[in-house]
Amino acid sequence: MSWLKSDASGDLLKWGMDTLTHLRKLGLFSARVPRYTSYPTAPVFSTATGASFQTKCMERLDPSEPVSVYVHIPFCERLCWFCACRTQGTTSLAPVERYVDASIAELDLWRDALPEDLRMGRLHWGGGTPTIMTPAMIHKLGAALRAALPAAAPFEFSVEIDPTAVDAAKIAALTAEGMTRASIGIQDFAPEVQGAIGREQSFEATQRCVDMLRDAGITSLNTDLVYGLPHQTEERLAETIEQVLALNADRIALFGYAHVPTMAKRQTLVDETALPDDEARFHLANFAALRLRKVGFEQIGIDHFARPDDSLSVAKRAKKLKRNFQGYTDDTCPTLLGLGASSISRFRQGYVQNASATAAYLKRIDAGQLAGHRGHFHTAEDRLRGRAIEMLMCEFHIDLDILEEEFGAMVSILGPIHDAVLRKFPGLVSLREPVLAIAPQGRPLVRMIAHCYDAYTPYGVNYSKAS
Ligand SMILES: C=Cc1c2[nH]c(c1C)Cc1[nH]c(c(CCC(=O)O)c1C)Cc1[nH]c(c(C)c1CCC(=O)O)Cc1[nH]c(c(C)c1C=C)C2
Ligand SMILES: C[C@H]1O[C@@H](n2cnc3c(N)ncnc32)[C@H](O)[C@@H]1O
Ligand code: MET
Ligand code: SF4
Repeated sequence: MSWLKSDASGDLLKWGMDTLTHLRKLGLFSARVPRYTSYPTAPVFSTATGASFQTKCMERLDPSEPVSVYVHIPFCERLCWFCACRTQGTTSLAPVERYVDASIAELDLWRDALPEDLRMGRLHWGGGTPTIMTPAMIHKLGAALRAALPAAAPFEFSVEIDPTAVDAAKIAALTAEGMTRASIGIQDFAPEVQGAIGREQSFEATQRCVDMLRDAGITSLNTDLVYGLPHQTEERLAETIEQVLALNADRIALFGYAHVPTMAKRQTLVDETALPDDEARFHLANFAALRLRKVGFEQIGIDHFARPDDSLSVAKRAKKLKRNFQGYTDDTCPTLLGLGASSISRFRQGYVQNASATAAYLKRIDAGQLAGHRGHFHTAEDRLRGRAIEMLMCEFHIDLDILEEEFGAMVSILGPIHDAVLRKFPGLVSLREPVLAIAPQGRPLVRMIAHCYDAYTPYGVNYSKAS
């Protein structure tokens, strides 16, 4: 297997065709497996674990440990065809106003269950498009959050921003509410690609948005890009990357396009014949990674890049990188409270997801009930498997010593899985006690390898392709 030695640094661009052939044989281009933003993944959640479990978990929180809060705003002014996020288009602000009021009512329901004096260490507003809110709505929601959960020190507040749906007044409102980090959607700047995903966005408008955010004192700025979009070519992605570099972001997320039209109906608008094929997609990802590393970004996990001084890189070097529903994070807080439709809360005891459809969510809140609708109670084995999967997704290895410190003798139940993984991916995974490691050439397989540790998820059409 000479190709294994072809490039120990993991510069995939230099890989030979035999490597690709090998990865293909192992199933890289056919497997459909989760992206493991949680374990178990949301499709496994059950309605047997809902609001009463949520109440118990909330009541048992330790008030001396600050929590993280995620607020979901499921509205957009435009609906991009490629998007798999839970959101709906609206031309009127009335449903947004109604939703913000419901979220504030949900906070009141939280207060009945949460211990007094609980503080918030992190706040993230995502969506959808949080910047669809007017400054008045931003202040109303911000004030309600602060009243329910005063900010701890340190406090980070990040917001997902659509550069075409924001203005100076909205940024000023967010800054006044304490925003410290921002993430802006770009995806691709090429007009051909933008046309094919129903998302028009000029470089100039994006630059203006970045300038406003920097002027407002934002020091941690993320941009989202996607590879594998229709009509995307290496030349077009190269141009997009140079434009993104000119924006001087601290982080760049480069997600693989997840084409799941059976789940995300709006993706039926995407012309499948224009999608890059498996190999083209693979090369797009590797080409982009190579360029970003060359200009000094550190590669974080499967789809993030960060400047070496950014907190995500710092967390990676300190082996404190974590994975949550937004992707990679430096947030080490064990508790995440999810506010709004479809939001997921993570407790030590397990996960709870709020009612997904906005109408169902509003109905629950109007009836004065917590919105928890489905979830999963964590067994000790779930926690162990989840930690192993998180280590793989964050570090491309499993440190068995660390697992043993946390879980004791139970770690031995993973033994047969390690053996199976070593057999299934020969030469690409090694076990030198105490570390099971994926070789640089095997990294594209990480979701498939993680799947071996997953006791719940069958291969299925509802997941995106492993590559
Ligand atoms: C901002 C939009 C969101 C993205 N992900 C989520 C939101 C709110 C949250 C989310 N994504 C998935 C789940 C299920 C649980 C899990 O798999 O861990 C949740 C709660 C999974 C998922 N995400 C995408 C797809 C196609 C799926 C289904 C299963 C899978 O393929 O793993 C697409 C997708 N959504 C987002 C990204 C970045 C992305 C693809 C890269 C954003
Ligand atoms: C929140 C971020 O999620 C990414 N995103 C949204 N939908 C998809 C998808 N189907 N595939 C990959 N990434 C996606 C976009 O980059 C967006 O900005
Ligand atoms: N909705 C925003 C945008 O597309 C934020 C990223 S997608 C949730 O720009
Ligand atoms: S990419 Fe952002 S703006 Fe576009 S539909 Fe998705 S959430 Fe809305």
